Amino acid sequence: MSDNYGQYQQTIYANSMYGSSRPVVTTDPRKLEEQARQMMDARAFNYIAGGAGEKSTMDSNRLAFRQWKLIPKMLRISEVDTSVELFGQKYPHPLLMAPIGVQSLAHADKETGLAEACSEVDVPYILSTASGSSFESVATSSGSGKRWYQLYWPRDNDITLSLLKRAKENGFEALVVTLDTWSLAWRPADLDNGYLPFLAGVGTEFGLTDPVFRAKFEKETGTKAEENIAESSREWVQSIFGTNHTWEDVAFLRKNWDGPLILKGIQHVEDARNALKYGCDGIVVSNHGGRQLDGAIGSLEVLPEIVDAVGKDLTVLFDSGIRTGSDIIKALALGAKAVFVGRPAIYGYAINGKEGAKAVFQGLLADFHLSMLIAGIASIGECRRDAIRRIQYGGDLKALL
Ligand SMILES: Cc1cc2nc3c(=O)[nH]c(=O)nc-3n(C[C@H](O)[C@H](O)[C@H](O)COP(=O)(O)O)c2cc1C
Ligand SMILES: O=C(O)C(=O)c1ccccc1
Repeated sequence: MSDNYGQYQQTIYANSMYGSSRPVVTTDPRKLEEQARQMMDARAFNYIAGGAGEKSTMDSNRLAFRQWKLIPKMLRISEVDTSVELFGQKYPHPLLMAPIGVQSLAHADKETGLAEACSEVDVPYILSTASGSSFESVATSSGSGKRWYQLYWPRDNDITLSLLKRAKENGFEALVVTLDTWSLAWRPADLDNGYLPFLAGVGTEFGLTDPVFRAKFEKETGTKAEENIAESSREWVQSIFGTNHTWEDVAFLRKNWDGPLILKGIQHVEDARNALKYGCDGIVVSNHGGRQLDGAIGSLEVLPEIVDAVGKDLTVLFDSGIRTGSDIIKALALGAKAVFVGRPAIYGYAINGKEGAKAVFQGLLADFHLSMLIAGIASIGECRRDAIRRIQYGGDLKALL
């Protein structure tokens, strides 16, 4: 399937017209969230769909995409090559699953189910530290699929080293260190619902399976982590959030991780330069899907200046607001080498489990493939700034959403 996205829409039409099966998961990116909402527990849905403050940064993410327009070219190509090289490895398309914690909120198969879905559609899976499945089980379900690991960076270096060791041993090839969520933002929907998954013991099993954390906990309290889940979960959360690392500490990660080291949550050119200075291989230009700093600039807005500053030396990746094939082209044209998609995949997973998540990836990849064809862009290398133009709209920008 992965290399046959040109045919994917034909399959959908044929299944509907000659068979009787319509797509279970809507193919319309604007209807996906609502379809998921109808099927989900309200608090879990609000946690996933929610953002910080007034959600103004979520709006800014989408508005930024709306203000860039593609300029198609005709009579040029008949096929596209969507493959891309990242950190010396070839990937079939420039799309990865964003690291998302607490996937049990979407489906009972948790991270292992989504990792399996990703592997089946050749989308690399990035495992979050805020997971309810261990490295070991995700590695098994991901199988020969590509997988990276996202670190919420513990205060304690011994725990960090243990996580890095387990990531390496289990075939997680690249390390994504998320910097923008060291403290959780003001999230009104969850505050009003009185709902934080971690406090309900969701998404902490990952830490509770860590041998170094377990030994420390046992020494401090005289009880095993699993004998006192409430206390050990609280301890784990405190050990990975509210941390006070500095740029100098990045040297510790560099010294102890020999694969690609990528910092996630970069929005400022100065930070992009720091990532280079402290020996990283890549960055993810991201504002956490508008879940952290409300009022922050749209992630796509800062992409060009960051690419101009460090794009020759660092692999610049992008997320926050990717919803369509054209969005992927726009981010690549502005210099990203690949993008992550977050909420849409989780909505598909909530609607129809593994098959639902696969349908979202397949739809997005088919849309990307078709949009490349119709735009006359033959390869990722041809996604350049001359393929797009910024439009200055007057009036009420919100009308564009
Ligand atoms: C429910 C939820 C949980 C998330 N958990 C994490 C996480 O554990 N680690 C992380 O680096 N980013 C996390 N993110 C942020 C995503 O990796 C990504 O930056 C964001 O979802 C991209 O925006 P999009 O949802 O608009 O595609 C989370 C996002 C959501 C929606
Ligand atoms: O909700 C998030 O955005 C996030 O990054 C997170 C943080 C802690 C637990 C689960 C997800």
